[in-house]
Amino acid sequence: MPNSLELTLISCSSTESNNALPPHPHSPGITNSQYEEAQRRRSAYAEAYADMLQDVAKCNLHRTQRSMSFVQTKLTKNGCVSALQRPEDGTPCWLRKPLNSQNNLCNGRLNSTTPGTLNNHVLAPKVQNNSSPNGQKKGTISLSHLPQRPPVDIEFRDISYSVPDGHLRGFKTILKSVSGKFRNGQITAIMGPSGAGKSTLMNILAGYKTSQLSGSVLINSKERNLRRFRKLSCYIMQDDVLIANLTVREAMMVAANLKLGKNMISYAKCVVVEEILETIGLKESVNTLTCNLSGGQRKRLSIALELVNNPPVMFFDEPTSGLDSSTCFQLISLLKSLARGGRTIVCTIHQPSARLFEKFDHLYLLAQGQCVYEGRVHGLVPYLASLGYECPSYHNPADYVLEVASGEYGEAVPKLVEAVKSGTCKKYMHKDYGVNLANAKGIIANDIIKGNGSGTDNSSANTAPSTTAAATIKLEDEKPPKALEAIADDADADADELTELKPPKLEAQQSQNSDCSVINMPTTNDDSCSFSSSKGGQSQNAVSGGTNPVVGCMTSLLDSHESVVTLPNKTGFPTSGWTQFWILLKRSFRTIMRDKMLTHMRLASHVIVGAIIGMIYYDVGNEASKIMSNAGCIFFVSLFTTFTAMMPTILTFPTEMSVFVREHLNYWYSLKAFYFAKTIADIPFQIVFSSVFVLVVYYLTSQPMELERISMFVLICVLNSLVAQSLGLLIGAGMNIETGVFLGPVTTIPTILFSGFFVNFDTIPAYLQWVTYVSYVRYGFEGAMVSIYGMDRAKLHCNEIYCHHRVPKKFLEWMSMEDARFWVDAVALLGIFFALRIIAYFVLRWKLHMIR
Ligand SMILES: Nc1ncnc2c1ncn2[C@@H]1O[C@H](COP(=O)(O)OP(=O)(O)OP(=O)(O)O)[C@@H](O)[C@H]1O
Repeated sequence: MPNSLELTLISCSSTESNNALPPHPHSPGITNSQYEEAQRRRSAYAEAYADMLQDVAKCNLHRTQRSMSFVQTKLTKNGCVSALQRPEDGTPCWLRKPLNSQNNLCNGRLNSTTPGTLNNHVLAPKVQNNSSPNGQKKGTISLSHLPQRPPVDIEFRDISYSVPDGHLRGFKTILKSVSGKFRNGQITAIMGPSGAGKSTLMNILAGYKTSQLSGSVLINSKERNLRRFRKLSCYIMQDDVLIANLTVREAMMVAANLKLGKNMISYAKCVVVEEILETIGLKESVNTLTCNLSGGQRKRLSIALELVNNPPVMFFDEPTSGLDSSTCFQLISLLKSLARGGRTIVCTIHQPSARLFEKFDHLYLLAQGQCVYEGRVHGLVPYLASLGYECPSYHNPADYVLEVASGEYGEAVPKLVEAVKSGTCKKYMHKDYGVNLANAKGIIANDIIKGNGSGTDNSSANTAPSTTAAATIKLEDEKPPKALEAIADDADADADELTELKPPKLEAQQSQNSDCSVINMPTTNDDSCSFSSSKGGQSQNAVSGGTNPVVGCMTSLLDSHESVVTLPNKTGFPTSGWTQFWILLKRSFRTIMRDKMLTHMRLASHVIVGAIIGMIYYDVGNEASKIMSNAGCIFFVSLFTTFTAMMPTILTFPTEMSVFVREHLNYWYSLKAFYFAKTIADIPFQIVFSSVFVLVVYYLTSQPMELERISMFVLICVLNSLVAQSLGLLIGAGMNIETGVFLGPVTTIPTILFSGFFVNFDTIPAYLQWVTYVSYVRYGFEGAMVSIYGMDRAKLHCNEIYCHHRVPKKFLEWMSMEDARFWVDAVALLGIFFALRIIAYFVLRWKLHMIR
């Protein structure tokens, strides 16, 4: 145990939120019951503290963290929370020890630590409530271990976007001076007919499109700094490609390791991951490979991966596409819960059902690149009615408005655009604007809206923005699979509840006398975290009979010290380049090892094809009468290593690219780290496969059993395969699979033709001979021939009456390879290898640039 640990007991009280010690039993004015209570607390405190110290000694705290000083410890009924201070710079780190050891998370280890800081992110403790009013066990799960991030409002003004219009040499304007505001705590739908510009607008707001753009985007009323903003936001694309051969937990841990940085100990990351998976309903699938997840689960995992660093802004492109209605509803309910946590959730959505539609708080409607409505979802029908477009009863307003915007009821767009410009829809933007009000005035003609608890949304939607309060996600019997159903079922109730809630004032307070960031723990019934989440304003403490004072500390996105405008401006990925490289390398190794198609089948095919070639050319290696067959065998070896290295890369890299683009644009890691990891992870496998193949052939065909020749032959074939793999990488980086599959063989065939096997170098016309110098197959084949027949090899055995090519040197002359030098061929292949890898890197960079 480190000697440097000092403990300052600042607070042990579970009933006081200040930092006082519990009353001493012999203090004047202390009653017996107070005395007993104090004793109880003291022993609980001592126990918790002893356990915690053990944790420090035992658990996987890093060396630096072991040498930190305890500066503050607080005992709550949830557990003991201690602030540690790094000796070097005094920055804070939290350690949490729950009193309740049932709180086992992460492979059965005690949830004993709470992470430290990440860019001043402080993790709030997780709090749970296990009882419901009727005494049923009901878990309350909130995303409270996530790093704190600041809430963000996005405002855009006069955004216009044009693209070059194909061959017409003109420009096509996709967005025409659109303005709007998406607030934190709300879930916003961007809707409109196909081609209206929804994805374009979202790409611009997410910072994915930055060129040919005019207008401004403001973040919390300040001009957007794109780099800072990208660190605060994530974009979850429609076709979310996940790495196939990782389990859900592994994928999450990679995300946590990359996004939470080294300031957080691995155990704390584990806690964060477990909490998110539990909350998002993937707890039962933690060990499932991502390729085996259902569509809805994949979507949830995509969200979970991005939630790890708690981005205050989340963009979703068509999150419901490809999902059944029930899963859509659960998903949107989940997004709504996330919005209630203070996040700004923006989704493009095509044609939601009425039930789904009314889950959104805010609607931004586009048609022909112009805004035709912005305001509350419940304001849409009265807004349309006020312009003479009465939504028929029993008609889905979402369908109706798309019909209107598509011109099915006449030329409506100019009228709607005019109405927006003249401020007609401003009144529907007001947070208090809702269907109850509208119904009362008899404005809404739509029965779907009237019927279904629509007043709830009205109320809830803007509770969060001001408070950054999160709707607690309730899980019946704490069964994760029920999570989303519970969310869905509770969503309306939550909304109701939130109307009656006083905003919790959860503040991350800066301790005045230390650098430790301290969160006001929910230690008492009247603590700021302990607010009602039940109907009628009853506190959960009250309804649970006071036995469990812990209430869902519902905020998952707290005001943090991190300011949107003061975030560091440097490229600043959460982890260093080396860490990124290392994590990605391990991930690549793991996925390659598990890939049945890429690894197992490839290895098997190398062995089997090697054996077949060995059988066909059996024992020809030292036979002069079969010297041409042997040359054919050597040529085929070069060819096989070329194609088996190139084609799998062409086929798989575009998929990896999709994952890379998503993760890179969401600020997980740099292109360099990805590219180096990818390059290095592939090489050992390629070397092993090619070597196995070559050795099998070499042995069966009775090539000279000299170590030098064997090594040279294997080396040149391996280099040849690495070059082919690099070419595959280049093609895969630049093209889609279809084009790559065509282009790969097409670019290789000329190099085969100029390899010197089919046409002697001397026979090739002078003006084409230069091509042989860029033919990597030539270097591979020539080097292999030299390693077999060069270096003054002795005469070959001849089984026939006459063998024309008994002298290997003469044979090389006959093949126009008399001047060939093995090391020249090897160095040439190495040079081409590096050149192709460098070019592929720049192609990737260019592709990334083009995406924006
Ligand atoms: N790079 C481009 N070059 C030419 N036209 C483009 C380009 N990008 C987008 N467009 C055009 O801009 C319009 C809006 O595209 P966008 O993808 O934003 O529409 P959308 O509303 O998301 O459509 P959908 O709902 O069908 O996905 C479309 O007509 C599209 O063809």
